[in-house]
Amino acid sequence: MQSMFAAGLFAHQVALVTGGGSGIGLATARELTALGASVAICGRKMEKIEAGLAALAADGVPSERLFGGTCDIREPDQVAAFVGQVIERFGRIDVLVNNAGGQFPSPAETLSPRGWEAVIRNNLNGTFFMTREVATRAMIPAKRGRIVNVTAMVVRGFPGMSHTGAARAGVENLTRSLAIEWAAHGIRVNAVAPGNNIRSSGTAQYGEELLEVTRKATPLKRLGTPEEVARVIVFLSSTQNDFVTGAVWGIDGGQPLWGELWPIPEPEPQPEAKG
Ligand SMILES: CCC/C=C/C(=O)SCCNC(=O)CCNC(=O)[C@H](O)C(C)(C)COP(=O)([O-])OP(=O)([O-])OC[C@H]1O[C@@H](n2cnc3c(N)ncnc32)[C@H](O)[C@@H]1OP(=O)([O-])[O-]
Ligand SMILES: NC(=O)C1=CN([C@@H]2O[C@H](COP(=O)(O)OP(=O)(O)OC[C@H]3O[C@@H](n4cnc5c(N)ncnc54)[C@H](OP(=O)(O)O)[C@@H]3O)[C@@H](O)[C@H]2O)C=CC1
Repeated sequence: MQSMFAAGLFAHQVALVTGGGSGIGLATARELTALGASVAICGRKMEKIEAGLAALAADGVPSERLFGGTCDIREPDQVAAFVGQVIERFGRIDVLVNNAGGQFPSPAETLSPRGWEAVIRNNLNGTFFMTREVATRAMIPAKRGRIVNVTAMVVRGFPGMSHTGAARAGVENLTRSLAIEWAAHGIRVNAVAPGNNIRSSGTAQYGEELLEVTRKATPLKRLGTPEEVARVIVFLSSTQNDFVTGAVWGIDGGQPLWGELWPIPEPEPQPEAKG
């Protein structure tokens, strides 16, 4: 696989990629391992992790540089156990990519309290639990680390998926807070915000029709790929970019600058103000 990064850029470094068994997470794990990193991946389903590890092995990554296991990032005990296993296996964690996440479409007025909580827990709480665990156990003691949070393009809100819009905006603010709090520990914290126009295992569940809506809403008039998102994540994971922290990098083909992003009913005209 050809890379835009220098060979061996991540040699002797260890990266933990959540949701690394599929889509953007797997593309990130492939780029990092190709550049010499040892990589640990986790997710809720072991079969997805096994498929991810098999893809990395097929790339030629030796088994001593690979680790994978189940971990639901919403559960602090599972997060603590998995991070412990990674440290035991590799002895350090230099890079954390908080890529795991997701949601489902729902109008806000019919969203159940449990449905709201499920998405907040999956994206905001899970990211915080994993980040603090890795920082306190590996990065703060070592006085070095780079954290990249994968959010979503939410600068225009996320009508039709308000739960994920709120959670991702929370992660973006968390990114800025921790970039400041942990600057003294040598830790850089950034976020990557993909538009809703990346063709991946994740967006496949939304169907071709919706992907075509989002493609048309993209000035570049095409969908992005997991590999294109991965390259931005890897760019922010490298020590070569150690003056970048607290940033949110969009990768969206210019989509936020374009018209309708999500099909919702046209709002009713409102009466004009009297005075
Ligand atoms: C194009 C867009 C751009 C974005 C792209 C991407 O992100 S790509 C990446 C895409 N990848 C992903 O999104 C993958 C990750 N996403 C997921 O695993 C799920 O979306 C999850 C986050 C809800 C966790 O699910 P879980 O089963 O562990 O959930 P739980 O047991 O913790 O809570 C259950 C509560 O949630 C509710 N509820 C759940 N599903 C639906 C639904 N379809 N419909 C309605 N409601 C739903 C359900 O009502 C229940 O509440 P109730 O009925 O008891 O009041
Ligand atoms: N593709 C796109 O256009 C966009 C994607 N994103 C975000 O990018 C990230 C990657 O998405 P993408 O690769 O497209 O989709 P995928 O659905 O393939 O990736 C999501 C990954 O996260 C894992 N995951 C989900 N919830 C949890 C959890 N609670 N604990 C541990 N692992 C979990 C899943 O594995 P498992 O099911 O085994 O748990 C899966 O491997 C997600 O956060 C997504 O929301 C944001 C905007 C747009």
